[in-house]
Amino acid sequence: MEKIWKVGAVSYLNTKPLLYGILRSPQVMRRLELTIDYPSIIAQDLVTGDSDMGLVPVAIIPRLKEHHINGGYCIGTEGEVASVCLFSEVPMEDIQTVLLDYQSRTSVALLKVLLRFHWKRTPTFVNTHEDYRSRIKGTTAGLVIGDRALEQRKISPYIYDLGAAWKAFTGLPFVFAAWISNRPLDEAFIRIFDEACGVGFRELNSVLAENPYPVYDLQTYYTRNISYELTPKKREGLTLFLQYINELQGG
Ligand SMILES: C=C(O[C@@H]1C=C(C(=O)O)C=C[C@H]1O)C(=O)O
Repeated sequence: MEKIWKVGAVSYLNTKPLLYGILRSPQVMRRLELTIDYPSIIAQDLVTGDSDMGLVPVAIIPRLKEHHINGGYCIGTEGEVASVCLFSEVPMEDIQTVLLDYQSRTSVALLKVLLRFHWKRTPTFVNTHEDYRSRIKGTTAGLVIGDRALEQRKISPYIYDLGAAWKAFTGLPFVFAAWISNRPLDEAFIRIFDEACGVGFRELNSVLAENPYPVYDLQTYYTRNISYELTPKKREGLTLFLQYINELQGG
């Protein structure tokens, strides 16, 4: 009997090209039980063992007893990511308070790293639990990720792109999320899963046709903002980011 793996994927538009081929592959679909939700939930399931693998925020790697990064795809960027930004009505030097996105794990940690080591600012952080975007006002800025960030671009006058800031700070690309498992999955499954992840990029026009989105040009988003290939340089960026997280925690 082949094992059925519990897999979690992110519900945002950035994951559609990866899911396109997975959802169309009967071979892959019969080997998995798929959950689709926002990143902090996908992360929680992997940490508690309620899932075996997820497209999880890389910031939770230190919380896993065991972790394996699977396949050749990730949610990353080589610079401007567009959908992970600090949004504000005032410029960086006047920001007093920052609302943190409850749906995120990686970007919250990335923002803290950049504020401390790159921008050298010490605002007060406030956690959120539900929609908080209407509270981005005056000297209170907000970190927003995913599709809601693409919407927020039309609202906030000051937009600090965290992918671009990481590139300016380190010269490296960045990985937000990767297919991470908390146990080794069988190689045959990972092979067909990884192949399925690649299909959407060869059929990008179909992915675009399936996801009409007047708010932001998804062709640009999928080809110039998000960078999906897990390259050696991205792994370098990931290793450095995990070192900074450790430093933040006084490790
Ligand atoms: C680029 C993005 O990457 C996401 C950011 C994540 C995080 O901050 O924890 C997790 C998963 C990714 O989907 C985005 O969603 O905008």
